[in-house]
Amino acid sequence: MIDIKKYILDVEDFPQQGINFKDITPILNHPAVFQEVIDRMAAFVLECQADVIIAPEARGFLFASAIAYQTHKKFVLIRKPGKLPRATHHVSYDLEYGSNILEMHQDDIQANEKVVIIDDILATGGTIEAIVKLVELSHGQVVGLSVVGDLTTLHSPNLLKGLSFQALVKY
Ligand SMILES: O=P(O)(O)OC[C@H]1O[C@H](OP(=O)(O)OP(=O)(O)O)[C@H](O)[C@@H]1O
Ligand SMILES: Nc1ncnc2[nH]cnc12
Repeated sequence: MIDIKKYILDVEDFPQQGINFKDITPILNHPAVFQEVIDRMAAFVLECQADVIIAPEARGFLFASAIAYQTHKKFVLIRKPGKLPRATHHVSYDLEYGSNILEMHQDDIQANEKVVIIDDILATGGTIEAIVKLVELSHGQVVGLSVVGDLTTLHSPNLLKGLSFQALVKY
């Protein structure tokens, strides 16, 4: 098994003073590493028996679209404001270095569909909480969360209550 941590670089004081940024781009620069990451995350999605994969822009898309292709699952986009063309649900949230709004098309998830969230980094969990709210507005059910890297000290363990969870690398 590849040591994926070696392909996530620490960048101090980016994008703001005091933030230790986890740069996942080396994973993408190494095809065998990217392939292993996608294979492991895809296996988790299948175990969850999810109907839908959902991911936030931009870095979440890098992983989620490859996983959706591999697993033959429906893929739903979570975007920053003003990017989705049809009627959206929207939720405000805070993340490790700022705050924003996330949007999802209102009709992209049907009631009772089982959803797995995919992202690159879990930090404070603000992004994940916002996505859970968006899915609930469409009466879907978040059953799992898979991330490449988990900054375990930055979020409450309660965030993961009731969810199947996969993190390929823990800090
Ligand atoms: O757990 P949190 O504190 O919410 O932070 C995690 C989120 O922050 C990053 O996204 P960002 O909003 O920086 O967007 P990007 O992928 O477009 O760089 C990362 O890709 C996660 O989605
Ligand atoms: N420290 C961090 N590194 C990379 N992405 C992040 N998103 C939120 N916090 C982050």
